[in-house]
Amino acid sequence: MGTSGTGTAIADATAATMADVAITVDGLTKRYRGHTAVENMSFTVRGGAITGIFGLNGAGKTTALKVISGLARASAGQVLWGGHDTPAGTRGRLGVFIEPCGAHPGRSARAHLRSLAAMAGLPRARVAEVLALVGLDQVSPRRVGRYSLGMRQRLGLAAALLTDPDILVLDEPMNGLDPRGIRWLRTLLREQADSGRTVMLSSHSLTETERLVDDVIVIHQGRVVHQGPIGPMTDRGATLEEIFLGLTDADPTDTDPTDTDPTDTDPTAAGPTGGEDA
Ligand SMILES: Nc1ncnc2c1ncn2[C@@H]1O[C@H](COP(=O)(O)OP(=O)(O)OP(=O)(O)O)[C@@H](O)[C@H]1O
Repeated sequence: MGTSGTGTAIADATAATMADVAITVDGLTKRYRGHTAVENMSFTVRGGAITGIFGLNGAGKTTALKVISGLARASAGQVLWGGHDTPAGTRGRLGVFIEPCGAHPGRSARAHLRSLAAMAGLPRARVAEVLALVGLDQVSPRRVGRYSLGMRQRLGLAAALLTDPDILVLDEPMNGLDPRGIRWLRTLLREQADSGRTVMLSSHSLTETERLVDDVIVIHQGRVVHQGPIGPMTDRGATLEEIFLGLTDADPTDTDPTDTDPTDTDPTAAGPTGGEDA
């Protein structure tokens, strides 16, 4: 490192900050035939961390995750992937679980994953690996139609993990899992983050996710009402559930009542305008 390095130091710091940010959501808006599901949403997702996105029914979680994953088009705003403005170069790095597993009920889990692996150019051995990873190896020849909800969740996770992605986007991954399954998933996702991968998930299970997430985004009526690390939120003795209920009881255009984090979304930051209704 040079000694005249104010500029270099700033450049290094900027590079480090950019490297830490896996996903940047900037002014994201999604309209469905005039109904605004997500409005001018801005936040960042740290690489190598687990970020939880929370909101009441209809708050816009799934819509936001769909746009972030490239499964739906934004009406306005943009999503940056590690600084890049299209997901094209990073698609192989992205594992998504949003819809219920998507497998035909008459097919076996193994056959379903083998066809996904073939489409992704992956060897069959990878299917065996992910089946073991999600605990479905013993039941993989069974038809998916005979799977329990928890087993279908595990299959959806297996599909998301197939490409060994750097970024996982998971909508309600704990749904249908029993307490042992939830503990298993927490361990799996923590291992993913500890190995440098980025995890973004939505959940209504605030008690279960409080012990899992590093960062929290709370959305209410399509808007971000809080974002920041979980530590300063719960260190004051309140539970995530209590904080969440307080945040989602208010008019979303009000100032964030927890207002302690300088990285909080700037409500004045306008995203690009225009776009089309879906
Ligand atoms: N394809 C669609 N067409 C029209 N409206 C939609 C569509 N998808 C979602 N919406 C609407 O957008 C809003 C946000 O829905 P979204 O599914 O994103 O919420 P959510 O936070 O995931 O809810 P939940 O917790 O109930 O799953 C809702 O009012 C919903 O009715």
